[in-house]
Amino acid sequence: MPNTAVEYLHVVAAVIRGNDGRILLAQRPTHQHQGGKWEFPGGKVESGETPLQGLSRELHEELGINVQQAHPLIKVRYVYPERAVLLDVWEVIAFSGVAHGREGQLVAWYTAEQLPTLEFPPANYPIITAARLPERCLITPEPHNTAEFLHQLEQRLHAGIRLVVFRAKSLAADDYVALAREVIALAHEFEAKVVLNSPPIPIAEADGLHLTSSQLWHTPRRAGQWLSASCHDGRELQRAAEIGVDFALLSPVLPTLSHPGAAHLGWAAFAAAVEDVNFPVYALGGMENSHVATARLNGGQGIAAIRSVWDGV
Ligand SMILES: Nc1nc2c([nH]c(=O)n2[C@@H]2O[C@H](COP(=O)(O)OP(=O)(O)OP(=O)(O)O)[C@@H](O)[C@H]2O)c(=O)[nH]1
Ligand SMILES: [Mg+2]
Repeated sequence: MPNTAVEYLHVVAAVIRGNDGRILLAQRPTHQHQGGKWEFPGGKVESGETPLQGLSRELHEELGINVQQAHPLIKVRYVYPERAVLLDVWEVIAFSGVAHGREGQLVAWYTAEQLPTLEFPPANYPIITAARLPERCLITPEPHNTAEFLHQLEQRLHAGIRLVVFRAKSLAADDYVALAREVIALAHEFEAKVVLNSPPIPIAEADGLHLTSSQLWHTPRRAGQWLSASCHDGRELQRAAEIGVDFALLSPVLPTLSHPGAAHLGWAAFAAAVEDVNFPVYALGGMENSHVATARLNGGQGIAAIRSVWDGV
């Protein structure tokens, strides 16, 4: 939860994507705060500027590029001993000009998967996660027929799905493990990630472990893999923050076909809950592909869905 007694310096920074999907980083000059480390280019918002105006100015000053298309990616609050920063991070998907270090700083393009190997300021960990995560997350429907399930999954991967929560409550433990291994192998052919919802045993090849909201209260962290969680309100999101999840799904944001009359959060409550945590959050519940932009405008990483992502890509 943001510390309201602290005054956060508003900093805008950019995950700049080139045509090949790589990300442009700059090295902070040694005399600066957190000098020598890699950064997402950007700087302090000046008074009277909107965040996007500040970002456009900073990227022109530092890199000589003009922002043409950008959208919010994540906000991270971090308290350094000497200052507190609100890192307001945008994804820049179109720009003009050739990026170069106009202030003498080293700049370089890296793939998202290379980012965890580089040294960044300590505030940047959630930004790296957000940069590695796609805007849509597929939660698998119950697998009734294994061959058909894998065929459907392959089609979704061909259509661009890069994050899968494998959930199969109806399977016995052995069957879950066997199918999970096939799901992971298939997804990895597409460089997609698989997080496992309630695996009966740890599976080393998985990319992460996904906790149900009740598991939030007693499950320890598994080193080396992502930890994600399903949350239903701000309190559960706070708990997920306490145990150090890498990302979360927050639901139900909109009414769902499966629970038509049930209470839902709505976008305003989604945005308020997301504002209070420092990790990527997907909107879940009643999501269609067309909601990606709305989710992002409300501070989310994107959307998570079973039906619309499985049936509708
Ligand atoms: N631009 C940028 N700043 C970051 C990142 N991570 C991070 O903790 N910061 C912190 O955000 C603060 C402001 O960034 P900045 O030094 O780029 O600000 P600026 O461009 O206006 O620089 P200036 O003060 O030299 O004019 C610094 O304390 C810096 O350490 C990051 O990835 N990118
Ligand atoms: Mg700067």
